[in-house]
Amino acid sequence: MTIKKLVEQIEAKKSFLCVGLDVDLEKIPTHLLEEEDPMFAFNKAIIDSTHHLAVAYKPNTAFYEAYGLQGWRSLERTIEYLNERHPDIFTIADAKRGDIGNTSTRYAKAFFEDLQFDSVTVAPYMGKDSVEPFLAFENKITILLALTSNAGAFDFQTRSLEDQELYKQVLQTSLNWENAHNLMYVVGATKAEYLADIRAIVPDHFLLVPGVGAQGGDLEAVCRYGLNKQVGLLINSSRGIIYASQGRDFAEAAAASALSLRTQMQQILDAR
Ligand SMILES: O=c1ccn([C@@H]2O[C@H](COP(=O)(O)O)[C@@H](O)[C@H]2O)c(=O)[nH]1
Repeated sequence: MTIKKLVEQIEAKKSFLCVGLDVDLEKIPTHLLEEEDPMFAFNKAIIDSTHHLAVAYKPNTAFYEAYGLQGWRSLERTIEYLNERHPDIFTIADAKRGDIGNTSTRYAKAFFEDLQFDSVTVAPYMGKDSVEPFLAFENKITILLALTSNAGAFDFQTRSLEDQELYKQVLQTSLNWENAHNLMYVVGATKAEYLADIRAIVPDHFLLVPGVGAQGGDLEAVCRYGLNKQVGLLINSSRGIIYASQGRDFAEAAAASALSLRTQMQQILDAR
């Protein structure tokens, strides 16, 4: 999917919501455990009840890898379902990959060609030659971890190296890499106070922003400096939506939680 199509979706739905599909068999309603593929059954119900409110879905691959081959099959079914039913929706494999060049190429093939995701999250730590193999895929997006939502982000990312914080160097340096137009960046919603500085370096790129809901990030604070002229934000909520209820009404509760975020987004966009 192209960025242009993503922007069209955002305008049509007045939403920049990304629903995180972090499925945990210990948290899903017990009646679903009787299904042949409980993880897929759960995801399908969530997608069916929220697709009109969201422009993106983000399965975090850890939640599938934890269940071995069966989990990977559930991930495969989920992305196939999204691509067949909702080809206009942007898909993110939150896998946080990155390795030496030839290995990165294999990761990129796994997520872009085999699974047919629109994007994958990548760690910048190994540098240019570990990220460019992902960027070489045209119309596929590489989402680079810039300033993450967790407390450990302060261990390295905000530390200065040669008088500039590491996350700023990641942003600035990556703009010089080949096919930098295929980049987005992860910035945690819990780091909203950094967004003015971030936008000064990457005014036009999309930011994937996890951390609203369960991690306490504030949507309005993120939008204050995070929005750009084409919106430029994908706000992710995982647990806050998919586990809004752990009972039989989980899909309806997920829709209500997604609607509440979408309504706030609509108000913010209308007030611009
Ligand atoms: O900085 C980051 C990068 C990735 N994540 C991931 O996003 C979701 C957030 O889930 P919630 O339940 O909405 O807290 C999850 O998959 C994380 O691994 C992040 O939180 N922060």
